Amino acid sequence: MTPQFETTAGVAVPAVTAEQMREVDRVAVDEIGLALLQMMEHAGRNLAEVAREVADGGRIVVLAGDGGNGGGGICAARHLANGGADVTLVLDRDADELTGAAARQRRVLAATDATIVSESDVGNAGEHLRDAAVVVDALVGYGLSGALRGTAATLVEATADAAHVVSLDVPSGVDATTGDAPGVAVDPDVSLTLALPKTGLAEAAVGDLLLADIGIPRGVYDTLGIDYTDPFAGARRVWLRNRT
Ligand SMILES: NC(=O)C1=CN([C@@H]2O[C@H](COP(=O)(O)OP(=O)(O)OC[C@H]3O[C@@H](n4cnc5c(N)ncnc54)[C@H](O)[C@@H]3O)[C@@H](O)[C@H]2O)[C@H](O)CC1
Ligand SMILES: [K+]
Repeated sequence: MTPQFETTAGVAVPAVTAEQMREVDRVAVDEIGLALLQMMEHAGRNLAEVAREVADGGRIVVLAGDGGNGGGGICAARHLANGGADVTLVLDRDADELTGAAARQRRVLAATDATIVSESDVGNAGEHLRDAAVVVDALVGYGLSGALRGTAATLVEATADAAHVVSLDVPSGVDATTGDAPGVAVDPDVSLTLALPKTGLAEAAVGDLLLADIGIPRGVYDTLGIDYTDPFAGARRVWLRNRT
């Protein structure tokens, strides 16, 4: 049976597989006209607010990859820097290798005071994370393919010693659909998942689970036959718990 979550107010929230979530994104963009950057801005803003609360004035390190997950993390770094936080972005590749929305977010971030560390300057990953009050994990989301490799894997290993970790959408290294980790994976204090919880979040170690509103209108869910009741009631994010 498909796992279900519920909000603390008792509103049922269906979980979706990575494939279903990709369809939600596709319908939102191709059929409804919502831009990826619009959704990402809400993801990044929500993530920045959560990181800021957890960091309580301390240093924040954002780990980011090249996909939609990384783009949300880089966007969060901008909101954090705009708000005066001491924030360092650590990329799992060189900045000039970023593409699409992640590259765009990185370009905008360059206009803030945030420190940006590229893959070739990472060196000892643990050094960057050592004094962090919170590490934001935005390396890989539902786009995980096989066991984590390369610098992403090294950075994930370094999060084991972090004071607090907040994961965006899905802990990096965890399969969003099954909850299995084929290799190393982040073990976060909090996971902030986007729009709808992913089925794997009911199985994996995800910490406390938050659901963020990224502005998807219900017509997208209706188009796909997803039984959806608005869980937010005007809030930007809500806590979820397992229902089944
Ligand atoms: N409606 C929504 O939920 C929205 C979600 N967003 C975020 O976008 C990601 C999904 O984005 P996508 O680009 O499809 O994939 P990812 O970013 O998760 O991953 C691609 C990224 O990861 C690297 N990678 C994949 N597997 C591995 C591996 N085994 N080892 C190392 N690296 C790996 C790959 O190279 C790419 O760089 C979703 O989770 C949300 O966070 C949107 O931002 C808004 C709408
Ligand atoms: K992640």
